[in-house]
Amino acid sequence: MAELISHPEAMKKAQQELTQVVGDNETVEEHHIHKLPYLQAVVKEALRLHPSAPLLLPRSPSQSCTVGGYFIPKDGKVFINAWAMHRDPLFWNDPFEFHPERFIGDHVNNVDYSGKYFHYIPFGSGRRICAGLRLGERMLMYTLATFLHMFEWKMPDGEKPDTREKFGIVLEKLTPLIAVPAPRLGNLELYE
Ligand code: HEM
Repeated sequence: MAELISHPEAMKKAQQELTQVVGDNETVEEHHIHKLPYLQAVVKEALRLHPSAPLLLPRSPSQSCTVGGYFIPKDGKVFINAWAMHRDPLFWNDPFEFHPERFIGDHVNNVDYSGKYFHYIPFGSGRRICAGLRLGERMLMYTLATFLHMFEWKMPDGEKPDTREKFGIVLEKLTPLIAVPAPRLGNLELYE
C-alpha cells in the first residue's frame, strides 16, 4: 500500500483493471483474482522490493558439502540474502525502482513464486519453500484487490508515504503506514 500511495499512476492502473474486471456494482470475489494481471504484477513487485523474510530461513547441512565453489561445514548455518538477490542489477533493470510492469508479458523477468528462478524467491525455494505459498498469495491478492476496488487511499494532510524498511528476521516498515480511505464506488449499499 505504501508503494502504491507513493506511485499514484500504478494505483490508478490497478484500480482501472479492477473496474474493468469486477465492475462498480459488486465486490471482489475469488474468481476475479486470476483475471487481474496488473495487480498480480504489483504484488510481485512489492514482494521483490520488500520480501517478508529477507534472509529466508537458515539452512544447515547434515554433511559437509560444497555449493557454488563455497565449502559449507556440517552443521554450519547458511543465510540466503533474498533481499539482495531481488535488487541485483545483473538481473533487474533499475532494481531500486517500484516498477510492476517488469512482471508483465513475455519479458524475461516474467517469473513466478515457484522458487525455480533464483533471482526471485520471496517465498523461498526447494523442499523448505513456504508451506503457505498458495494461501499467502491468494489472501494478499484478495485483500489488496478489495482495498483498491472499494476505496481511494490518501495520506493524512501534509504527510508523505515512507517506504523505508526495518531489518529483522521479518522485514517491517520503518514507520507504520497511516492511510485514509474514502469510498470509491457509487453504490453505498456495497459498504454495509
Ligand atoms: C505473503 C505471505 C507469505 C510470504 C511472503 C511467506 C514467505 C516465506 C518464506 C520466505 C519462507 C522461508 C522459505 C525458505 O527458507 O525457503 C517461509 C516459510 C514458511 N511459511 Fe511462509 N510466507 C507467507 C505466508 C505464509 C502462510 C499464510 C503460511 C501458513 C498458513 C506460511 C507458512 C510457512 C511455513 C510453515 C514455513 C516453513 C516451511 C519449512 O521450513 O518447511 N507462510 N514463508
